[in-house]
Order: sequence, then structure tokens, then C-alpha cells
Amino acid sequence: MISELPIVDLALLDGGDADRAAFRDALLTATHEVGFFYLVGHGIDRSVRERLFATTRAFFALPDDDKFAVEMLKSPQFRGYTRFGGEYTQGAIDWREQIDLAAEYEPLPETAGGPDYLRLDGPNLWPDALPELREVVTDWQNRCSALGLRLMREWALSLGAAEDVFDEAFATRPSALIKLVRYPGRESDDRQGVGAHKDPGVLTLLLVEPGKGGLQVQVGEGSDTAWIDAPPVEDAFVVNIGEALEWATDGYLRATLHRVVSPPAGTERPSVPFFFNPALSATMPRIALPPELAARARGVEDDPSNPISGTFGENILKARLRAHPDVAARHHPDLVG
Ligand SMILES: O=C(O)CCC(=O)C(=O)O
Ligand SMILES: [Fe+2]
Repeated sequence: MISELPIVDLALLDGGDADRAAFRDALLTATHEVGFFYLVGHGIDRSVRERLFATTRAFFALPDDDKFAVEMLKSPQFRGYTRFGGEYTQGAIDWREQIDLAAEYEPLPETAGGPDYLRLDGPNLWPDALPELREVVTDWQNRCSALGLRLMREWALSLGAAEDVFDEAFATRPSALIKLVRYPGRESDDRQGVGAHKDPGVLTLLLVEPGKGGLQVQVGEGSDTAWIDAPPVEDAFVVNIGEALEWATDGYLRATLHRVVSPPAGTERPSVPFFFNPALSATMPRIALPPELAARARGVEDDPSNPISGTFGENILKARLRAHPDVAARHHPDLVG
């Protein structure tokens, strides 16, 4: 069983045919076997990442009243600030605070009997007290979306499909989500920063402040599994597959359980996950795998407590209602009974 996540170097794509083939091999192997890898060579400058973390810290340093002014409880679209104790994974509280900022679109006209997930379209709650947040987050979203699309094309090629097979799902109203997160240190037997979960979207590009451990990834198969540490690697994103890409590849690519352990008392751990998500109404294409890959596809995991839907909006709405029961009860009582 592996003890460290594999490293994949995007700069290989700037080389010749052999380098590009090596990149696709490494990408496919990492995401078939582990579902998680470190991405280096991505070309996003250190200064840009430092600015993102400086802004993240500035947000969490705001007085409580400024954060509560943009509380998610005010947002039927699950945007805004979640204080400690507001979020749950597998029924247990996640000890982190965060602000959720997603792509912003005008709600589509209400159609009677239309899908519930369209309720997720709408505005972010931007804090007046930190006006630069909007520009920094929008810039980060643009950079990560471009990187996400580039990776999707590489997966398409490495799976034997047309390069643009995934493009359409992201072409109109893609619903990328960024969280700025802060895990406070604590002295407690309960170490749940965020509980074990799979990400509901397509892929996640995670940035963690240098030097901050705590992320753990489940490796292995069936009953033979173990949790390994995935500390940040210099200049690297941690990238993982979400349920929508597992679904698209009949489980050839895997969405992997991961969790964050609270940092030690007296420290804190900022992180910024970017969730590369298609349009709410998109159904991911199901890739016709070449026989040698199809033979090793596991099928989509069948977990009665977490059914995976091929329509992205259904999958993300399920995850949002479960993670934020207070928002669900206030704004969507008809969906949670
Ligand atoms: O903060 C992290 O390192 C990971 C967070 C995560 O897994 C999530 O928010 O889905
Ligand atoms: Fe996650």
C-alpha cells in the first residue's frame, strides 16, 4: 500500500510527445489507483497564492459582526460564512469556519415542477468589510477553472475519448465553488476538522498553507484500507477526483474518502479548496472506456447512505442539505421534511 500521494508534473505537457504521454500515464494511474495526487508545474505564481492566503487570513481576522453579516443562514443558495458548529459531516460537527463563494448567475425563471437544484443559483454574500475579497476570489476562480478544464482534456485523452468530451458540461453556467477555510487548533479528544467524505463535484484543487498537515486520505481496497497523511508539498496543489468524475468513468477514476484532523492547540490551518463543478443541470457524459480500462473499472460505488447522481445539481444539493442542516431547515424545509 502506498504511504504518500503520487506527484504529477503538469510541465511535462510543454515537452515532446513522450513527455505528454508520460504525463497522461501518471495522471491516469494516480487517479485510478488513489484518486488523489500532488500537481506541480502548474504555473500559478507563488505571489498569487500568497495573496490568496493573505486575503483568507484577513477575512478570518475580521470582527465577528462583519463575518456574521454574511452568514450562510441568510442565503438560500448556501453562500456565505459558516461559524464553528454550523457544518456537519456524517452527522458530526466539523470544527472549522469558512466562507463559501460560488459562481454567480441570475436565477433561471421559475418553472413549475422544475428541478429543486436550481435553487442553488444566485448571489454570493460578499463582506463589505473586505472589498478586495471579490477580486482575489474571482481571479483565483478564473485561474483554477482554466487549470481544471486543461486537466479534464488530459483525462479525456488518457481515457481514450475525444479531447473535448467533457467541455460541454462546463460550457454554460459552470458552478465552481471556492471555500476559504480556517481550522483552529484545539485540545480535545474530538479531532474532526472535517469528517471523512468524498467531494460531490468533478475535481478539487486544494491549496493548503505551506507546512500545515492534517489532511488524511484513505488508500487501499475493500477491507484492506488505511489512512495516510497528505501534508502540503512545496508549490503543489492537492488534486482529487469527485463523485461526478467517478460516475462519468464507471468508477475507473475514483472519488476517495478524505478528512482533516484538527491542528494542535495554539496553531491554525488555513486552506482553500476549489471545487471544479459543471452546470447544475449538466449530466456528465459516460465515457465508453477502451476494453483494457473497462476491465479494471470498479463501477460507481453503491452506498445506500450516499447515492451518487449523474446530474450534478442533484448531487450537490444532496451534499449541501446534509452539510448545512440549519440553512436547509430555514430555507428548504420542504426538501428536508
Ligand atoms: O481543508 C482541506 O484541506 C480539505 C477540505 C475538504 O476536503 C473539503 O472541504 O471538501
Ligand atoms: Fe473534500
